[in-house]
Amino acid sequence: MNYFPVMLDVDYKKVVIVGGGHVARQKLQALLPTKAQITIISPTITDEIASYLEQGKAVWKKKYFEPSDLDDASLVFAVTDQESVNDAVEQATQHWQLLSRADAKGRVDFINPAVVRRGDLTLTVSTSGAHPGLTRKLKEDLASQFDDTFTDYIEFLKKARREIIQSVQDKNRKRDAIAALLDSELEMWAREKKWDQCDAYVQKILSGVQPI
Ligand SMILES: C[C@@]1(CC(=O)O)C2=NC(=C\c3[nH]c(c(CCC(=O)O)c3CC(=O)O)Cc3[nH]c(c(CC(=O)O)c3CCC(=O)O)/C=C3\N/C(=C\2)[C@@H](CCC(=O)O)[C@]3(C)CC(=O)O)/[C@H]1CCC(=O)O
Ligand SMILES: NC(=O)c1ccc[n+]([C@@H]2O[C@H](COP(=O)([O-])OP(=O)(O)OC[C@H]3O[C@@H](n4cnc5c(N)ncnc54)[C@H](O)[C@@H]3O)[C@@H](O)[C@H]2O)c1
Repeated sequence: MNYFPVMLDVDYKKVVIVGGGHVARQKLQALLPTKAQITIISPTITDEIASYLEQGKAVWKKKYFEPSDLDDASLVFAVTDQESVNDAVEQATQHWQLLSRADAKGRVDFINPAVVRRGDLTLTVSTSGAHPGLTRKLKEDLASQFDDTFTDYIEFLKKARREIIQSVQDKNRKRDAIAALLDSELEMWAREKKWDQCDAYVQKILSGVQPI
């Protein structure tokens, strides 16, 4: 299956998770970095979901699923352990609402990749459903390859690129200056938080001097 990968902005959109088990917890955790308005529909929830509710991360409706639970939802997760309930969720999902079924049956508008976040750097993995266990393994490989130092690095690159865009008018110089930010020594300095060296490098780029 050739899925089309996108990065969705779900801030302030209503997201409904039907089911309150371990898979619901996984989907909830994946949504936490966003500002989605999350509602969980389920007669039971796990302790971990309960602790997220206490922190105000989602709203829980303690009940069995009914079609009206999906009103105004942009994204719908059918993640109960009952195929018939997931079928009922699918039936109730309007054509304009995007549906994900954890049992990978019936209508599948999207599947969920594994995600590694390092600030603005988002690494995702999917096997298109072929083997989710491999997806998880590759996620762990990526997480160790791209450690936490990438959070600072991407933040530095973002600011430096903005600075160049604002202060360099000439198109070619701007392109070259932005490309120069990908220097491997600069990457090392940023990941080691050697900000003085990083800033000096950017200033040299901005003044039109070859940095090294
Ligand atoms: C990435 C991740 C994100 C997330 O869950 O949000 C995710 N599955 C994860 C882990 C995982 N899932 C399962 C195992 C046990 C090993 C195994 O069975 O293989 C493990 C491994 C583990 O937990 O270690 C069981 C499983 N998963 C699906 C089925 C149904 C089926 O295949 O028929 C069954 C059998 C259920 C049963 O036996 O009844 C289906 C889907 N799981 C997907 C996503 C979508 C495709 C992902 C892809 O492209 O590869 C898809 C299609 C739909 C969806 O849920 O979006 C998350 C990574 C965790 C992380 O980030 O660490
Ligand atoms: N995508 C994945 O990563 C993945 C991984 C494992 C399992 N699965 C699939 O997801 C399903 C759920 O797995 P789980 O481990 O979360 O199961 P679980 O048993 O931990 O949780 C199921 C949840 O569904 C709720 N539920 C049952 N009937 C309901 C109803 N009528 N309305 C609302 N909620 C209802 C239960 O109260 C419970 O909270 C599995 O059956 C399997 O098909 C997917």
